[in-house]
Amino acid sequence: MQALSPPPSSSSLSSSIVGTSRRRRPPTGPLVVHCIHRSYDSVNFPAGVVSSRSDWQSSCAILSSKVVGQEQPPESRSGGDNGPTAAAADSIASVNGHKTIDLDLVPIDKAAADGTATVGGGKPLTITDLAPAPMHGSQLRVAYQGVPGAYSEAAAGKAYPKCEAIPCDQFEVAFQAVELWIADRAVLPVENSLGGSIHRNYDLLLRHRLHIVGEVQLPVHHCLMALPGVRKEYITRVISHPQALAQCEHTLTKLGLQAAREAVDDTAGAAEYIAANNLRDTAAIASARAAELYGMQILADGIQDDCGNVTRFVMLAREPIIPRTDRPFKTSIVFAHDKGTSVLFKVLSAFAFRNINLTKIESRPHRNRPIRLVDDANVGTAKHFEYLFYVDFEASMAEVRAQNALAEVQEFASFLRVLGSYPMDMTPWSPSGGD
Ligand SMILES: O=C(O)C(=O)C[C@]1(C(=O)O)C=C[C@@H](O)C=C1
Repeated sequence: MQALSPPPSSSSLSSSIVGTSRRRRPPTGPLVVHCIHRSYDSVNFPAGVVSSRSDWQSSCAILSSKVVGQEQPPESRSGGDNGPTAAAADSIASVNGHKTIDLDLVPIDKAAADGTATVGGGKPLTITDLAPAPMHGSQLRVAYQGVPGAYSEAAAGKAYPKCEAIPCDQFEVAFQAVELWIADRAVLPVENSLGGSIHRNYDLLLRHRLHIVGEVQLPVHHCLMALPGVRKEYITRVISHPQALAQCEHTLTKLGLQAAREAVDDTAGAAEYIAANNLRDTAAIASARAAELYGMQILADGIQDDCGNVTRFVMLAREPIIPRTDRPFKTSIVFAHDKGTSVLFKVLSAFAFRNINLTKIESRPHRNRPIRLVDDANVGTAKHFEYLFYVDFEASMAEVRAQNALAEVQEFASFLRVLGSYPMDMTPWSPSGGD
């Protein structure tokens, strides 16, 4: 992939430009924030089955409290919410039972497609829109990064079929939309089967205080598209989200396109940008729905390098859900260790001894303490990089074996946070139809 830079923008691709053209949402009600006063002292993880919402929430708070002091000043935390709203309660049911097999796309109205609607419509939220949240109805509101037609919007529709999807111009804004009660959930892509992890989103998970309450795995079927009448030979650049470009790299080469690749914020935004600027030398990689919404013609269908092209999204909420044992659950944690990678195997053996499968391990720089110096008078100073480890494992925090494993991890860890314990996406396999 060549050096990627966003195209000069006069449309909603760039957050600053979007910000100037957006209408602010009028506040119609007070911002409700319940402060939770937590102790920041070290507290032991409780042994035994977590039996109630309050037990589980306090377990999360206890584990979180170890990290708060190190990762974030307490005053910068979001207010938190003590009790679920009616919408949150509704959505617990829908997360726990997300049985949707077909992608149930979120309908958007014409105004949204035209880009004239605001919240819930076509234009993404920007940081300047984040005024205190008005009260809203019982429909679940799900914030995602991108514009209508983005895969994240489809993921929101798969997780919460009747939701109102709220486009945001940045992931950070989607998080804040939930923290400020503008949205009830945020949907966040974390990894793709071809492109790998979306590292920045792991960092955001730690920086914010939201809980993972569900996951969806979305088959991603990419199309190459251009304005009607434009032929492949005229294309000098292909623009899309960097993940989408990476997922189609080999196919683009096979198609014989002599085109530079350029990264933009989201796939559907790429299509919208071409349409808005009448670019006849540029193609986008995006969904068929994006082609339809922005009047693009599909030049090639199913251009992902492998039909097993799946992106995993997590859903985030202000409150954790109560973990259960009556269906497969996954738990996501993040921890750091004083001795870094050298004792990682000991930490991970806490899961192995209990036959708990790990489905994912990711390391990220420990930005608060990036280097550990190990001095040896004879040979000098070793400089080890410090990491945070993100682990997903297949067990519910309602299971004693998972609680015991975490109690053991905590003994080794300098901090440990449970990001969430949530139902696994068990949707039957349906490949995305590439070659
Ligand atoms: O740009 C989009 O449409 C997105 O929803 C983002 C995103 C990603 O971040 O990976 C989601 C799914 C695909 O893997 C490509 C892009």
